[in-house]
Amino acid sequence: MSSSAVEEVFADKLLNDWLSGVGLGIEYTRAEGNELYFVDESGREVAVVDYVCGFGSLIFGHHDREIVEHVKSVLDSQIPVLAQLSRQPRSNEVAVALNAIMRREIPDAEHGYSAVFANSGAEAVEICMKHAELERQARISTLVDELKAHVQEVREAVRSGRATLSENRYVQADGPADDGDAFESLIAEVERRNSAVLSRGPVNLALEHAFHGKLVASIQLTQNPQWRTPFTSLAASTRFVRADQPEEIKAAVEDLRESLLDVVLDDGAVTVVERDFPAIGAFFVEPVQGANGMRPVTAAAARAIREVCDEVGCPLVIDEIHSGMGRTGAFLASSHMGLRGDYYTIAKSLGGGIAKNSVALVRQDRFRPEFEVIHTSTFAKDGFSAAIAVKVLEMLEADDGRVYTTAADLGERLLAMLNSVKADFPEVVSAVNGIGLMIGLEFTDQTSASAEFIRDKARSGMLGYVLAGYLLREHRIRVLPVGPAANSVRFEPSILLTDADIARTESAIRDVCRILRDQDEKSLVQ
Ligand SMILES: Cc1ncc(COP(=O)(O)O)c(C/N=C/c2cc(O)cc(-c3ccccn3)n2)c1O
Repeated sequence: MSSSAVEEVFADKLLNDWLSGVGLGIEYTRAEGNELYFVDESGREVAVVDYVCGFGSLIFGHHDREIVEHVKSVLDSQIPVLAQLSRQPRSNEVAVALNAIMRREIPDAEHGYSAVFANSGAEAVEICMKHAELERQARISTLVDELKAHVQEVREAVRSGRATLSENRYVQADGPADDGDAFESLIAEVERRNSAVLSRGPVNLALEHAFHGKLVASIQLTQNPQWRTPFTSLAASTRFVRADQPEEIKAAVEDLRESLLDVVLDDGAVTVVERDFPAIGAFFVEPVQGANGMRPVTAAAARAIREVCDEVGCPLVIDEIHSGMGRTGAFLASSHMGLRGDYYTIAKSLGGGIAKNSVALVRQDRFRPEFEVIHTSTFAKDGFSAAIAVKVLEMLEADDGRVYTTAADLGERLLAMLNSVKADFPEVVSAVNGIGLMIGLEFTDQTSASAEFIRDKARSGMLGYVLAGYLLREHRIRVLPVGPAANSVRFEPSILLTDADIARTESAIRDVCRILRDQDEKSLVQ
């Protein structure tokens, strides 16, 4: 039944009205390769070149034949799809394949990565948040045990007269005269202050314009205020820092620094010293920022971020959910800039365009094995998704990495075309960014445009969607804006994109640039 035959609407009412308002209210009826299809008023099937591709989830395109045939054979063989708490060797098969690829892309990597599977990207991000907290709690527990042992040692020294207690800022000057009582008063104050620090949760670090998902905890790592701020009371907070400002990152870490008070003996005198407390949970980084115009992190920023994590001792989580799986011309986009992670997240194309699948990879020497039991999800590690993941990873690595080369080559051609448009329309196109098949084009600010329709759409943050509606209507090309910067369009096609598609896209983008240059608002009104 097509949606037009449904009388009552219980889903997407607001969304569908909004989509129609910007010219994106299309019901696609078929998908194949790099194209989506809909049926027009005359009953004709119309092809649309798809540059959204599931927000970068379709490196092999829609319904890749090899994947579909594999899926059919898997289902015909009646593999156990849901057999939780039994031996599921295919999960380890996926993990083995992922580790082999990572060893190839991170040549001097000294460690393997333990895999924890989930159903969505945000879930993989939240697995990393939870595992980082296990690590942090273990560090805190070790520190607290040390402090307790020190208190006991000093207490015995005070009682045996081997230690003296000088006046200090933690005990009132007119406090108890007796050293023993004064010591206990000191300990009480130290423990009061320490318990205040111990009661606080972690603060995470992320880059400005970060996008790491929209679940309760991961939304706090996604900077877009409209999506994040209604829920700040529900989860750990994030300090957002600018990737290209290493000093700012160091200053943020310094500002977040916390310490616990430790009581020690210094040449027979009871002394209170500060001990670093692990206040930071983890540093989350997308190698290519999807919601920041597809801007890659620079190699210099990668080094600074790695240094900070090494100094703080917190895990560096490299979020490859959008940039991974070959999209940028390598399995890991982070391999381009030499960004080395302690944890990684992978999703989107891992499902082959058919299933939902994601995985969090934790460096084995940091992995806490109990996590396998304390974190579970009904559909995670299901046999169907795992069978597809094995196939997709095989396809990515086949023919000496032909897919990566294709993505890199196609991306260069697409980037060159868009940069040629930018060169010819400098007053309309402000930036073209990205690597491989993860590209964003930004239009110049139109909030002061002379044409009222264009000005109003820009001011309401809808211009990118209106331009996408125009490209769909007039050129049968599907794009969408990139993140909150709505005066932009994303290009994240499959490796099936053709030179003819690129040529057609050039003509379409030049048409849009002409409209903006000439403020030809009439063309944009549906
Ligand atoms: C780096 C990164 N980390 C975690 C996630 C979350 O993955 P899930 O969506 O699978 O939970 C994503 C998934 N990205 C989704 C995305 C990325 C994007 O740039 C825009 C939109 C989007 C989707 C719908 C409407 C508007 N915007 N969605 C990601 O790109």
